[in-house]
Amino acid sequence: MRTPSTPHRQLLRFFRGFGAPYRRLFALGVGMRLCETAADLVTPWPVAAVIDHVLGAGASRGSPLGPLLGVLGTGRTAMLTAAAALVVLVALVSAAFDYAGDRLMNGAGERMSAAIRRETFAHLQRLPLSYHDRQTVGGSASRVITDCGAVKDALVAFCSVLFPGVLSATGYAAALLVLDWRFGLIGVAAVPAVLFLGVRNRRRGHRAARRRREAEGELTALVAEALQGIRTVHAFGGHGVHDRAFAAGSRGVLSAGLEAVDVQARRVPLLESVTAAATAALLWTGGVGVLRGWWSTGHLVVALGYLTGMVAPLRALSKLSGTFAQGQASAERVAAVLAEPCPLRAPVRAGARGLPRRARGRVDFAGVSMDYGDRRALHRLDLKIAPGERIALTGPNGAGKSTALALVAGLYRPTRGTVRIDGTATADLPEEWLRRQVTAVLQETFLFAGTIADNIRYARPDASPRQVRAAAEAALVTAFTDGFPDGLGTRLGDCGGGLSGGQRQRVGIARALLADAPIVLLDEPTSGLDAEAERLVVAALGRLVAHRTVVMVTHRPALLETATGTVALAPAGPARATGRPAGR
Ligand SMILES: Nc1ncnc2c1ncn2[C@@H]1O[C@H](COP(=O)(O)OP(=O)(O)OP(=O)(O)O)[C@@H](O)[C@H]1O
Repeated sequence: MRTPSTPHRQLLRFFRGFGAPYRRLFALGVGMRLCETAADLVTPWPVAAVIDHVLGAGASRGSPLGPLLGVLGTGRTAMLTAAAALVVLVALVSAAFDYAGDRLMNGAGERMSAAIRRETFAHLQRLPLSYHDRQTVGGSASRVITDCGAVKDALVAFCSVLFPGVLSATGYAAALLVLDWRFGLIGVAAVPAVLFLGVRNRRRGHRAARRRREAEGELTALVAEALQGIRTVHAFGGHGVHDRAFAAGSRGVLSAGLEAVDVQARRVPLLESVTAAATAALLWTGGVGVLRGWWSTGHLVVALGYLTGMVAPLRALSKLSGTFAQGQASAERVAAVLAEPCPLRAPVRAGARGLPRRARGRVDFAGVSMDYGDRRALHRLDLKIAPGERIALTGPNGAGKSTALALVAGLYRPTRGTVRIDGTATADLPEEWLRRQVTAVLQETFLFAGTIADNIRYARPDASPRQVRAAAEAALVTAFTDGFPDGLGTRLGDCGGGLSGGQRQRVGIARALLADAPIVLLDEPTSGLDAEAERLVVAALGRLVAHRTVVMVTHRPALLETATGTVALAPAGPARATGRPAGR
Protein backbone atom coordinates (compact mmCIF):
# COMPACT_ATOMS: atom_id res chain seq x y z
CA MET A 1 0.00 0.00 0.00
CA ARG A 2 1.54 3.31 -1.08
CA THR A 3 1.08 6.03 1.47
CA PRO A 4 0.05 9.46 0.29
CA SER A 5 2.19 12.31 1.58
CA THR A 6 0.50 14.18 4.42
CA PRO A 7 1.34 17.80 5.16
CA HIS A 8 3.23 18.39 8.40
CA ARG A 9 0.44 20.22 10.21
CA GLN A 10 -2.24 17.73 9.25
CA LEU A 11 -0.03 14.98 10.60
CA LEU A 12 0.55 16.83 13.85
CA ARG A 13 -3.22 17.32 14.27
CA PHE A 14 -3.73 13.61 13.62
CA PHE A 15 -1.38 12.57 16.43
CA ARG A 16 -2.16 15.40 18.85
CA GLY A 17 -4.74 13.32 20.71
CA PHE A 18 -2.04 10.81 21.69
CA GLY A 19 -0.11 13.56 23.48
CA ALA A 20 -3.07 14.97 25.41
CA PRO A 21 -2.72 12.66 28.47
CA TYR A 22 0.93 13.68 28.87
CA ARG A 23 0.45 17.45 28.72
CA ARG A 24 1.33 17.91 32.40
CA LEU A 25 4.48 15.80 32.14
CA PHE A 26 5.45 17.79 29.10
CA ALA A 27 4.78 21.14 30.81
CA LEU A 28 6.87 20.10 33.82
CA GLY A 29 9.63 19.05 31.43
CA VAL A 30 9.48 22.48 29.77
CA GLY A 31 9.91 24.07 33.21
CA MET A 32 12.99 21.95 33.86
CA ARG A 33 14.41 22.86 30.46
CA LEU A 34 13.94 26.57 31.17
CA CYS A 35 15.85 26.20 34.45
CA GLU A 36 18.58 24.26 32.65
CA THR A 37 18.89 27.02 30.04
CA ALA A 38 19.16 29.60 32.82
CA ALA A 39 21.94 27.57 34.49
CA ASP A 40 23.73 27.20 31.13
CA LEU A 41 23.67 30.97 30.69
CA VAL A 42 25.57 31.35 33.96
CA THR A 43 28.22 28.79 32.90
CA PRO A 44 30.75 31.14 31.20
CA TRP A 45 30.54 33.80 33.90
CA PRO A 46 32.92 32.21 36.47
CA VAL A 47 35.58 32.05 33.73
CA ALA A 48 34.89 35.69 32.84
CA ALA A 49 35.18 36.62 36.50
CA VAL A 50 38.56 34.87 36.75
CA ILE A 51 39.83 36.68 33.66
CA ASP A 52 38.61 40.08 34.81
CA HIS A 53 39.22 39.89 38.55
CA VAL A 54 41.97 37.30 39.13
CA LEU A 55 44.14 37.34 36.01
CA GLY A 56 43.68 41.09 35.87
CA ALA A 57 42.86 41.48 32.18
CA GLY A 58 41.34 44.79 33.05
CA ALA A 59 37.69 45.04 33.82
CA SER A 60 36.16 48.29 32.80
CA ARG A 61 32.79 46.54 33.24
CA GLY A 62 33.38 43.82 35.80
CA SER A 63 31.81 40.39 35.71
CA PRO A 64 28.54 40.17 37.69
CA LEU A 65 29.96 37.11 39.45
CA GLY A 66 33.05 39.12 40.49
CA PRO A 67 31.82 39.80 44.05
CA LEU A 68 31.13 36.09 44.55
CA LEU A 69 34.80 35.24 43.99
CA GLY A 70 35.62 36.86 47.31
CA VAL A 71 33.59 34.47 49.47
CA LEU A 72 36.63 32.35 50.34
CA GLY A 73 38.99 35.29 50.70
CA THR A 74 40.42 38.05 48.54
CA GLY A 75 43.71 36.33 47.69
CA ARG A 76 44.09 35.24 44.04
CA THR A 77 44.24 31.51 44.94
CA ALA A 78 41.14 31.74 47.12
CA MET A 79 39.32 33.54 44.30
CA LEU A 80 40.44 30.87 41.81
CA THR A 81 39.17 28.17 44.19
CA ALA A 82 35.82 29.96 44.50
CA ALA A 83 35.60 30.26 40.68
CA ALA A 84 36.37 26.54 40.25
CA ALA A 85 33.73 25.67 42.86
CA LEU A 86 31.23 27.91 41.03
CA VAL A 87 31.97 26.17 37.71
CA VAL A 88 31.25 22.79 39.32
CA LEU A 89 28.14 24.08 41.11
CA VAL A 90 26.62 25.61 37.96
CA ALA A 91 27.42 22.45 35.99
CA LEU A 92 25.78 20.31 38.68
CA VAL A 93 22.64 22.47 38.74
CA SER A 94 22.44 22.39 34.92
CA ALA A 95 22.97 18.61 34.89
CA ALA A 96 20.23 18.11 37.52
CA PHE A 97 17.72 20.10 35.46
CA ASP A 98 18.90 18.33 32.30
CA TYR A 99 18.27 14.96 33.98
CA ALA A 100 14.82 15.98 35.23
CA GLY A 101 13.92 17.51 31.85
CA ASP A 102 15.06 14.37 30.00
CA ARG A 103 13.16 12.08 32.35
CA LEU A 104 9.96 14.07 32.06
CA MET A 105 9.96 15.00 28.38
CA ASN A 106 11.52 11.84 26.98
CA GLY A 107 9.24 9.85 29.28
CA ALA A 108 6.26 11.70 27.78
CA GLY A 109 7.62 11.01 24.27
CA GLU A 110 8.13 7.30 25.06
CA ARG A 111 4.65 6.97 26.58
CA MET A 112 3.05 8.78 23.69
CA SER A 113 4.78 6.55 21.14
CA ALA A 114 3.84 3.43 23.12
CA ALA A 115 0.20 4.60 22.95
CA ILE A 116 0.53 5.14 19.18
CA ARG A 117 2.04 1.64 18.78
CA ARG A 118 -0.72 0.03 20.87
CA GLU A 119 -3.43 1.85 18.97
CA THR A 120 -1.90 1.01 15.57
CA PHE A 121 -1.79 -2.69 16.42
CA ALA A 122 -5.29 -2.68 17.92
CA HIS A 123 -6.68 -0.87 14.88
CA LEU A 124 -4.79 -3.04 12.40
CA GLN A 125 -6.12 -6.24 13.96
CA ARG A 126 -9.68 -4.99 13.69
CA LEU A 127 -9.49 -3.86 10.09
CA PRO A 128 -11.67 -5.96 7.78
CA LEU A 129 -10.25 -8.88 5.82
CA SER A 130 -10.73 -6.89 2.62
CA TYR A 131 -7.97 -4.58 3.93
CA HIS A 132 -5.65 -7.43 4.91
CA ASP A 133 -6.18 -9.10 1.52
CA ARG A 134 -4.42 -6.08 0.00
CA GLN A 135 -1.48 -6.17 2.44
CA THR A 136 1.42 -8.45 3.14
CA VAL A 137 1.89 -9.71 6.70
CA GLY A 138 5.46 -8.41 6.76
CA GLY A 139 4.38 -5.01 5.44
CA SER A 140 1.77 -4.62 8.15
CA ALA A 141 4.17 -5.86 10.85
CA SER A 142 6.71 -3.35 9.63
CA ARG A 143 4.20 -0.52 10.13
CA VAL A 144 3.53 -1.54 13.72
CA ILE A 145 7.14 -2.23 14.68
CA THR A 146 9.50 -0.24 12.45
CA ASP A 147 7.31 2.74 11.59
CA CYS A 148 6.08 3.17 15.14
CA GLY A 149 9.73 2.84 16.20
CA ALA A 150 10.78 5.62 13.82
CA VAL A 151 7.92 7.80 15.11
CA LYS A 152 9.19 7.12 18.63
CA ASP A 153 12.77 8.07 17.68
CA ALA A 154 11.52 11.33 16.18
CA LEU A 155 9.38 12.07 19.24
CA VAL A 156 12.24 11.39 21.63
CA ALA A 157 14.59 13.47 19.45
CA PHE A 158 11.99 16.24 19.59
CA CYS A 159 11.83 16.06 23.38
CA SER A 160 15.52 15.59 24.06
CA VAL A 161 17.11 17.63 21.27
CA LEU A 162 14.77 19.78 19.18
CA PHE A 163 12.81 21.41 21.94
CA PRO A 164 15.70 21.98 24.38
CA GLY A 165 17.88 23.05 21.44
CA VAL A 166 15.45 25.74 20.31
CA LEU A 167 14.99 26.83 23.92
CA SER A 168 18.69 27.16 24.67
CA ALA A 169 19.46 28.78 21.28
CA THR A 170 16.76 31.37 22.03
CA GLY A 171 18.16 31.84 25.54
CA TYR A 172 21.72 32.31 24.28
CA ALA A 173 20.61 34.72 21.54
CA ALA A 174 18.64 36.80 24.06
CA ALA A 175 21.57 36.76 26.50
CA LEU A 176 23.93 37.91 23.73
CA LEU A 177 21.58 40.82 23.01
CA VAL A 178 21.43 41.71 26.69
CA LEU A 179 25.23 41.49 26.97
CA ASP A 180 25.68 43.91 24.12
CA TRP A 181 23.49 44.72 21.14
CA ARG A 182 26.43 44.34 18.74
CA PHE A 183 27.14 40.82 19.98
CA GLY A 184 23.43 40.13 19.85
CA LEU A 185 23.11 41.22 16.24
CA ILE A 186 25.94 38.93 15.15
CA GLY A 187 24.37 35.99 16.97
CA VAL A 188 20.86 36.68 15.73
CA ALA A 189 22.13 37.11 12.15
CA ALA A 190 23.61 33.60 12.34
CA VAL A 191 20.24 32.03 13.30
CA PRO A 192 18.39 32.34 9.97
CA ALA A 193 21.47 31.12 8.09
CA VAL A 194 21.80 28.07 10.36
CA LEU A 195 18.07 27.38 10.22
CA PHE A 196 17.97 27.80 6.46
CA LEU A 197 20.83 25.37 6.03
CA GLY A 198 19.24 23.01 8.56
CA VAL A 199 16.00 22.72 6.61
CA ARG A 200 17.59 23.07 3.18
CA ASN A 201 16.71 20.19 0.92
CA ARG A 202 14.08 19.12 3.45
CA ARG A 203 11.78 17.98 0.68
CA ARG A 204 14.50 15.90 -0.92
CA GLY A 205 15.37 14.40 2.48
CA HIS A 206 11.71 13.64 3.14
CA ARG A 207 11.28 12.01 -0.26
CA ALA A 208 14.35 9.84 0.37
CA ALA A 209 13.04 8.88 3.83
CA ARG A 210 9.65 7.87 2.41
CA ARG A 211 11.26 5.87 -0.35
CA ARG A 212 13.43 4.16 2.22
CA ARG A 213 10.53 3.27 4.52
CA GLU A 214 8.47 1.90 1.61
CA ALA A 215 11.43 -0.19 0.47
CA GLU A 216 12.15 -1.40 4.02
CA GLY A 217 8.49 -2.38 4.42
CA GLU A 218 8.67 -4.40 1.21
CA LEU A 219 11.89 -6.02 2.39
CA THR A 220 10.27 -7.06 5.69
CA ALA A 221 7.39 -8.54 3.69
CA LEU A 222 9.85 -10.55 1.59
CA VAL A 223 11.56 -11.94 4.70
CA ALA A 224 8.25 -12.78 6.37
CA GLU A 225 6.97 -14.53 3.25
CA ALA A 226 10.13 -16.61 2.77
CA LEU A 227 10.14 -17.65 6.43
CA GLN A 228 6.41 -18.44 6.47
CA GLY A 229 6.98 -20.68 3.48
CA ILE A 230 10.34 -22.01 4.65
CA ARG A 231 9.28 -25.66 4.18
CA THR A 232 8.41 -24.99 0.55
CA VAL A 233 11.63 -22.99 0.09
CA HIS A 234 13.64 -25.99 1.33
CA ALA A 235 11.52 -28.54 -0.50
CA PHE A 236 12.02 -26.82 -3.86
CA GLY A 237 15.46 -25.33 -3.17
CA GLY A 238 13.96 -21.92 -3.91
CA HIS A 239 16.55 -20.02 -1.85
CA GLY A 240 18.03 -18.33 -4.91
CA VAL A 241 14.64 -16.87 -5.94
CA HIS A 242 14.27 -15.22 -2.55
CA ASP A 243 17.93 -14.13 -2.48
CA ARG A 244 17.43 -12.31 -5.77
CA ALA A 245 14.17 -10.66 -4.68
CA PHE A 246 15.82 -9.62 -1.40
CA ALA A 247 18.89 -8.23 -3.18
CA ALA A 248 16.62 -6.17 -5.49
CA GLY A 249 14.69 -4.83 -2.47
CA SER A 250 17.95 -4.09 -0.64
CA ARG A 251 19.14 -2.03 -3.59
CA GLY A 252 16.05 0.18 -3.19
CA VAL A 253 16.74 0.67 0.53
CA LEU A 254 20.42 1.37 -0.17
CA SER A 255 19.81 3.99 -2.84
CA ALA A 256 17.23 5.80 -0.69
CA GLY A 257 19.60 5.57 2.29
CA LEU A 258 22.51 7.00 0.26
CA GLU A 259 20.32 9.88 -0.91
CA ALA A 260 19.37 10.66 2.70
CA VAL A 261 23.06 10.50 3.70
CA ASP A 262 23.92 12.91 0.87
CA VAL A 263 21.26 15.43 1.94
CA GLN A 264 22.59 15.23 5.48
CA ALA A 265 26.27 15.40 4.55
CA ARG A 266 25.84 18.53 2.42
CA ARG A 267 24.51 20.47 5.39
CA VAL A 268 27.36 19.93 7.81
CA PRO A 269 30.22 21.77 6.01
CA LEU A 270 27.89 24.69 5.21
CA LEU A 271 26.85 24.89 8.84
CA GLU A 272 30.48 24.78 9.95
CA SER A 273 31.22 27.70 7.60
CA VAL A 274 28.36 29.81 8.98
CA THR A 275 29.46 29.08 12.54
CA ALA A 276 33.06 29.98 11.72
CA ALA A 277 31.95 33.23 10.03
CA ALA A 278 29.82 34.23 13.03
CA THR A 279 32.65 33.40 15.46
CA ALA A 280 35.13 35.36 13.37
CA ALA A 281 32.79 38.38 13.25
CA LEU A 282 32.25 38.23 16.99
CA LEU A 283 35.94 37.79 17.73
CA TRP A 284 36.84 40.75 15.55
CA THR A 285 34.10 43.05 16.88
CA GLY A 286 34.63 41.86 20.45
CA GLY A 287 38.42 42.19 20.17
CA VAL A 288 38.09 45.76 18.86
CA GLY A 289 35.72 46.52 21.77
CA VAL A 290 38.21 45.14 24.31
CA LEU A 291 41.07 47.15 22.75
CA ARG A 292 39.01 50.33 22.88
CA GLY A 293 37.91 49.58 26.45
CA TRP A 294 34.19 49.25 25.66
CA TRP A 295 34.00 45.97 27.53
CA SER A 296 36.22 43.53 29.40
CA THR A 297 38.01 40.45 28.08
CA GLY A 298 35.69 38.41 30.33
CA HIS A 299 32.68 39.82 28.47
CA LEU A 300 34.21 38.76 25.17
CA VAL A 301 34.82 35.25 26.51
CA VAL A 302 31.20 35.08 27.73
CA ALA A 303 29.93 36.34 24.35
CA LEU A 304 31.99 33.71 22.51
CA GLY A 305 30.69 31.07 24.92
CA TYR A 306 27.11 32.20 24.26
CA LEU A 307 27.62 32.13 20.50
CA THR A 308 29.04 28.62 20.66
CA GLY A 309 26.20 27.59 22.98
CA MET A 310 23.65 29.09 20.60
CA VAL A 311 24.95 27.47 17.43
CA ALA A 312 25.73 24.05 18.94
CA PRO A 313 22.09 22.91 19.40
CA LEU A 314 21.17 24.23 15.96
CA ARG A 315 23.97 22.15 14.46
CA ALA A 316 22.85 19.14 16.47
CA LEU A 317 19.34 19.70 15.15
CA SER A 318 20.43 19.65 11.57
CA LYS A 319 22.21 16.35 12.22
CA LEU A 320 18.88 15.01 13.40
CA SER A 321 17.08 16.09 10.26
CA GLY A 322 17.35 12.49 9.00
CA THR A 323 15.59 11.22 12.14
CA PHE A 324 12.80 13.76 11.67
CA ALA A 325 12.43 12.99 7.95
CA GLN A 326 12.29 9.30 8.79
CA GLY A 327 9.80 10.00 11.59
CA GLN A 328 7.55 12.01 9.29
CA ALA A 329 7.63 9.34 6.58
CA SER A 330 6.79 6.68 9.16
CA ALA A 331 4.11 8.82 10.80
CA GLU A 332 2.41 9.07 7.39
CA ARG A 333 2.46 5.29 7.06
CA VAL A 334 1.06 4.83 10.58
CA ALA A 335 -1.58 7.53 9.98
CA ALA A 336 -2.62 5.72 6.79
CA VAL A 337 -3.40 2.60 8.86
CA LEU A 338 -5.21 4.53 11.58
CA ALA A 339 -7.28 6.39 8.98
CA GLU A 340 -8.64 3.13 7.51
CA PRO A 341 -12.30 2.82 8.50
CA CYS A 342 -12.83 0.00 10.95
CA PRO A 343 -16.36 -1.46 11.15
CA LEU A 344 -15.47 -3.24 14.41
CA ARG A 345 -15.11 0.14 16.04
CA ALA A 346 -18.17 1.72 14.47
CA PRO A 347 -20.90 2.75 16.90
CA VAL A 348 -23.71 0.21 17.30
CA ARG A 349 -26.64 1.05 15.02
CA ALA A 350 -29.93 1.85 16.67
CA GLY A 351 -31.73 -1.03 14.90
CA ALA A 352 -29.22 -3.50 16.30
CA ARG A 353 -29.89 -2.70 19.95
CA GLY A 354 -31.96 -5.08 22.02
CA LEU A 355 -30.63 -8.17 20.27
CA PRO A 356 -31.09 -11.42 22.18
CA ARG A 357 -27.99 -12.87 23.84
CA ARG A 358 -28.22 -15.89 21.56
CA ALA A 359 -29.53 -15.95 17.98
CA ARG A 360 -32.03 -18.59 16.95
CA GLY A 361 -29.76 -19.43 14.04
CA ARG A 362 -31.72 -18.56 10.90
CA VAL A 363 -29.47 -17.64 7.96
CA ASP A 364 -30.76 -16.05 4.74
CA PHE A 365 -28.95 -15.11 1.56
CA ALA A 366 -31.07 -12.73 -0.52
CA GLY A 367 -29.74 -12.00 -4.03
CA VAL A 368 -26.17 -12.09 -2.73
CA SER A 369 -23.34 -11.30 -5.13
CA MET A 370 -19.75 -10.92 -4.08
CA ASP A 371 -16.84 -9.49 -6.03
CA TYR A 372 -13.24 -9.34 -4.91
CA GLY A 373 -12.16 -6.32 -6.90
CA ASP A 374 -12.95 -7.28 -10.48
CA ARG A 375 -13.18 -11.00 -9.64
CA ARG A 376 -16.71 -12.30 -9.18
CA ALA A 377 -16.99 -15.01 -6.53
CA LEU A 378 -20.77 -15.29 -6.04
CA HIS A 379 -23.66 -14.31 -8.26
CA ARG A 380 -27.16 -13.75 -6.91
CA LEU A 381 -27.28 -16.47 -4.32
CA ASP A 382 -30.70 -16.98 -2.71
CA LEU A 383 -30.76 -19.41 0.15
CA LYS A 384 -32.79 -19.78 3.34
CA ILE A 385 -31.44 -21.91 6.16
CA ALA A 386 -33.74 -22.60 9.09
CA PRO A 387 -32.43 -22.87 12.67
CA GLY A 388 -30.92 -26.31 13.31
CA GLU A 389 -30.50 -27.19 9.61
CA ARG A 390 -27.17 -28.49 8.35
CA ILE A 391 -26.57 -27.39 4.77
CA ALA A 392 -23.65 -28.57 2.67
CA LEU A 393 -22.46 -26.22 -0.08
CA THR A 394 -20.90 -28.07 -2.97
CA GLY A 395 -19.52 -27.07 -6.34
CA PRO A 396 -16.25 -26.94 -8.27
CA ASN A 397 -13.14 -25.03 -7.18
CA GLY A 398 -13.77 -21.32 -7.19
CA ALA A 399 -17.56 -21.65 -7.08
CA GLY A 400 -17.68 -19.33 -4.07
CA LYS A 401 -18.35 -21.83 -1.27
CA SER A 402 -15.79 -20.40 1.16
CA THR A 403 -16.90 -16.92 0.19
CA ALA A 404 -20.48 -17.77 1.19
CA LEU A 405 -19.22 -18.92 4.61
CA ALA A 406 -17.14 -15.77 5.01
CA LEU A 407 -20.24 -13.68 4.30
CA VAL A 408 -22.21 -15.46 7.04
CA ALA A 409 -19.36 -14.75 9.47
CA GLY A 410 -19.50 -11.10 8.41
CA LEU A 411 -15.84 -11.21 7.34
CA TYR A 412 -16.79 -9.46 4.09
CA ARG A 413 -19.75 -7.35 3.07
CA PRO A 414 -21.67 -8.62 0.02
CA THR A 415 -21.24 -6.47 -3.07
CA ARG A 416 -24.99 -6.78 -3.71
CA GLY A 417 -27.85 -8.36 -1.81
CA THR A 418 -28.06 -9.14 1.88
CA VAL A 419 -27.01 -11.91 4.24
CA ARG A 420 -29.32 -11.96 7.27
CA ILE A 421 -29.09 -13.67 10.63
CA ASP A 422 -32.45 -14.05 12.33
CA GLY A 423 -33.77 -11.48 9.85
CA THR A 424 -31.13 -8.74 10.44
CA ALA A 425 -28.52 -7.95 7.80
CA THR A 426 -25.01 -8.85 8.99
CA ALA A 427 -23.94 -5.35 7.95
CA ASP A 428 -26.28 -3.96 10.62
CA LEU A 429 -25.21 -6.32 13.38
CA PRO A 430 -22.59 -5.30 15.94
CA GLU A 431 -19.42 -7.23 15.18
CA GLU A 432 -19.05 -8.43 18.76
CA TRP A 433 -22.53 -9.90 18.80
CA LEU A 434 -21.98 -11.53 15.44
CA ARG A 435 -18.73 -13.13 16.66
CA ARG A 436 -20.64 -14.74 19.53
CA GLN A 437 -23.27 -16.21 17.18
CA VAL A 438 -21.01 -17.67 14.51
CA THR A 439 -18.07 -20.00 14.97
CA ALA A 440 -16.02 -21.92 12.45
CA VAL A 441 -13.76 -24.89 11.94
CA LEU A 442 -11.60 -24.35 8.89
CA GLN A 443 -9.51 -26.56 6.67
CA GLU A 444 -6.48 -25.83 8.84
CA THR A 445 -6.93 -24.77 12.42
CA PHE A 446 -4.55 -21.97 13.32
CA LEU A 447 -3.10 -22.53 16.77
CA PHE A 448 -1.15 -19.90 18.66
CA ALA A 449 2.02 -20.43 20.67
CA GLY A 450 0.93 -21.39 24.20
CA THR A 451 -0.69 -24.41 25.80
CA ILE A 452 -3.38 -26.56 24.19
CA ALA A 453 -5.76 -25.34 26.91
CA ASP A 454 -4.92 -21.71 26.03
CA ASN A 455 -5.78 -22.44 22.44
CA ILE A 456 -9.15 -23.91 23.36
CA ARG A 457 -9.85 -21.05 25.74
CA TYR A 458 -9.16 -18.60 22.91
CA ALA A 459 -12.85 -18.84 22.03
CA ARG A 460 -13.92 -17.79 25.51
CA PRO A 461 -11.14 -16.32 27.65
CA ASP A 462 -13.31 -16.39 30.81
CA ALA A 463 -14.03 -20.14 30.55
CA SER A 464 -13.17 -22.15 33.66
CA PRO A 465 -10.64 -25.03 33.50
CA ARG A 466 -13.56 -27.41 33.89
CA GLN A 467 -15.37 -25.94 30.85
CA VAL A 468 -12.16 -26.12 28.83
CA ARG A 469 -11.70 -29.76 29.86
CA ALA A 470 -15.32 -30.59 28.98
CA ALA A 471 -14.91 -29.08 25.49
CA ALA A 472 -11.61 -30.92 25.07
CA GLU A 473 -13.25 -34.20 26.06
CA ALA A 474 -16.21 -33.70 23.71
CA ALA A 475 -13.86 -32.91 20.82
CA LEU A 476 -11.73 -35.98 21.60
CA VAL A 477 -8.73 -33.79 22.39
CA THR A 478 -8.17 -35.46 25.75
CA ALA A 479 -8.04 -38.77 23.91
CA PHE A 480 -4.52 -37.80 22.82
CA THR A 481 -3.49 -35.16 25.40
CA ASP A 482 -4.04 -37.57 28.29
CA GLY A 483 -1.05 -39.42 26.90
CA PHE A 484 1.12 -36.27 27.12
CA PRO A 485 3.00 -35.62 30.40
CA ASP A 486 1.45 -32.13 30.65
CA GLY A 487 -1.97 -33.07 29.25
CA LEU A 488 -3.91 -30.00 28.15
CA GLY A 489 -1.12 -27.88 29.60
CA THR A 490 1.27 -29.09 26.86
CA ARG A 491 2.95 -26.12 25.25
CA LEU A 492 2.82 -25.70 21.49
CA GLY A 493 5.53 -24.04 19.44
CA ASP A 494 5.25 -20.98 17.22
CA CYS A 495 1.98 -21.08 15.23
CA GLY A 496 0.94 -24.10 17.29
CA GLY A 497 3.60 -26.45 15.92
CA GLY A 498 3.86 -29.92 17.49
CA LEU A 499 0.48 -31.51 16.67
CA SER A 500 -0.66 -33.66 13.76
CA GLY A 501 -3.28 -32.37 11.30
CA GLY A 502 -6.07 -34.40 12.87
CA GLN A 503 -5.08 -33.34 16.39
CA ARG A 504 -5.06 -29.70 15.39
CA GLN A 505 -8.55 -30.05 13.92
CA ARG A 506 -9.82 -31.59 17.14
CA VAL A 507 -8.37 -28.66 19.13
CA GLY A 508 -10.17 -26.39 16.64
CA ILE A 509 -13.43 -28.25 17.26
CA ALA A 510 -12.97 -27.98 21.05
CA ARG A 511 -12.45 -24.26 20.59
CA ALA A 512 -15.64 -24.00 18.54
CA LEU A 513 -17.53 -26.10 21.11
CA LEU A 514 -16.42 -23.77 23.88
CA ALA A 515 -17.57 -20.77 21.84
CA ASP A 516 -21.01 -22.40 21.94
CA ALA A 517 -22.36 -20.32 19.04
CA PRO A 518 -25.73 -21.19 17.49
CA ILE A 519 -24.31 -21.08 13.93
CA VAL A 520 -21.37 -23.27 12.94
CA LEU A 521 -19.40 -22.93 9.71
CA LEU A 522 -17.29 -25.84 8.53
CA ASP A 523 -14.87 -25.27 5.67
CA GLU A 524 -13.36 -28.59 4.58
CA PRO A 525 -12.45 -29.47 8.18
CA THR A 526 -11.54 -33.06 7.26
CA SER A 527 -9.72 -32.58 3.99
CA GLY A 528 -6.12 -33.70 4.10
CA LEU A 529 -6.75 -36.18 6.93
CA ASP A 530 -6.27 -39.93 6.64
CA ALA A 531 -9.24 -42.25 7.18
CA GLU A 532 -8.61 -42.79 10.90
CA ALA A 533 -8.05 -39.12 11.67
CA GLU A 534 -11.13 -38.25 9.61
CA ARG A 535 -13.21 -40.75 11.56
CA LEU A 536 -12.17 -39.13 14.85
CA VAL A 537 -12.67 -35.58 13.59
CA VAL A 538 -16.12 -36.41 12.17
CA ALA A 539 -17.04 -37.99 15.52
CA ALA A 540 -15.94 -34.79 17.30
CA LEU A 541 -17.80 -32.65 14.77
CA GLY A 542 -20.94 -34.68 15.45
CA ARG A 543 -21.02 -33.18 18.93
CA LEU A 544 -20.33 -29.68 17.66
CA VAL A 545 -23.08 -29.58 15.06
CA ALA A 546 -25.86 -31.09 17.19
CA HIS A 547 -28.74 -28.61 17.69
CA ARG A 548 -26.98 -25.87 15.76
CA THR A 549 -27.40 -24.31 12.34
CA VAL A 550 -24.54 -25.54 10.20
CA VAL A 551 -23.26 -24.36 6.83
CA MET A 552 -20.54 -26.68 5.64
CA VAL A 553 -18.26 -26.98 2.68
CA THR A 554 -16.98 -30.49 2.14
CA HIS A 555 -16.40 -33.09 -0.49
CA ARG A 556 -15.91 -35.93 1.99
CA PRO A 557 -18.83 -38.38 2.11
CA ALA A 558 -18.40 -39.01 5.85
CA LEU A 559 -19.19 -35.39 6.61
CA LEU A 560 -21.69 -34.89 3.77
CA GLU A 561 -23.80 -37.62 5.34
CA THR A 562 -24.36 -35.43 8.40
CA ALA A 563 -25.97 -32.70 6.24
CA THR A 564 -29.73 -32.28 6.09
CA GLY A 565 -29.59 -30.63 2.66
CA THR A 566 -27.17 -29.79 -0.14
CA VAL A 567 -26.85 -26.68 -2.28
CA ALA A 568 -24.62 -26.80 -5.35
CA LEU A 569 -22.95 -23.56 -6.39
CA ALA A 570 -21.82 -22.93 -9.93
CA PRO A 571 -18.79 -20.65 -10.54
CA ALA A 572 -20.04 -17.06 -10.44
CA GLY A 573 -23.44 -18.19 -11.61
CA PRO A 574 -26.80 -18.37 -9.89
CA ALA A 575 -27.10 -21.02 -7.20
CA ARG A 576 -28.81 -24.27 -8.06
CA ALA A 577 -30.31 -26.30 -5.21
CA THR A 578 -30.13 -30.08 -5.21
CA GLY A 579 -31.16 -32.65 -2.64
CA ARG A 580 -33.57 -31.33 -0.10
CA PRO A 581 -33.90 -27.54 -0.48
CA ALA A 582 -32.85 -25.97 2.72
CA GLY A 583 -35.47 -24.30 4.85
CA ARG A 584 -37.47 -22.90 1.97
N1 LIG B 1 -9.51 -12.86 -0.72
C1 LIG B 1 -9.75 -12.99 -2.02
N2 LIG B 1 -9.32 -12.04 -2.87
C2 LIG B 1 -9.55 -12.14 -4.18
N3 LIG B 1 -10.20 -13.15 -4.76
C3 LIG B 1 -10.65 -14.12 -3.97
C4 LIG B 1 -10.44 -14.10 -2.56
N4 LIG B 1 -11.01 -15.20 -2.03
C5 LIG B 1 -11.54 -15.89 -3.06
N5 LIG B 1 -11.33 -15.24 -4.22
C6 LIG B 1 -11.80 -15.65 -5.55
O1 LIG B 1 -13.18 -15.83 -5.47
C7 LIG B 1 -13.57 -16.99 -6.16
C8 LIG B 1 -14.30 -17.92 -5.20
O2 LIG B 1 -13.38 -18.36 -4.23
P1 LIG B 1 -13.83 -19.32 -3.04
O3 LIG B 1 -12.61 -19.59 -2.21
O4 LIG B 1 -14.99 -18.76 -2.37
O5 LIG B 1 -14.24 -20.62 -3.84
P2 LIG B 1 -14.46 -22.09 -3.30
O6 LIG B 1 -15.70 -22.57 -3.98
O7 LIG B 1 -14.46 -22.13 -1.83
O8 LIG B 1 -13.18 -22.79 -3.88
P3 LIG B 1 -12.42 -24.12 -3.37
O9 LIG B 1 -13.34 -25.26 -3.58
O10 LIG B 1 -11.26 -24.18 -4.29
O11 LIG B 1 -12.04 -23.88 -1.96
C9 LIG B 1 -12.31 -17.60 -6.74
O12 LIG B 1 -12.23 -17.19 -8.09
C10 LIG B 1 -11.20 -16.99 -5.94
O13 LIG B 1 -10.06 -16.83 -6.72
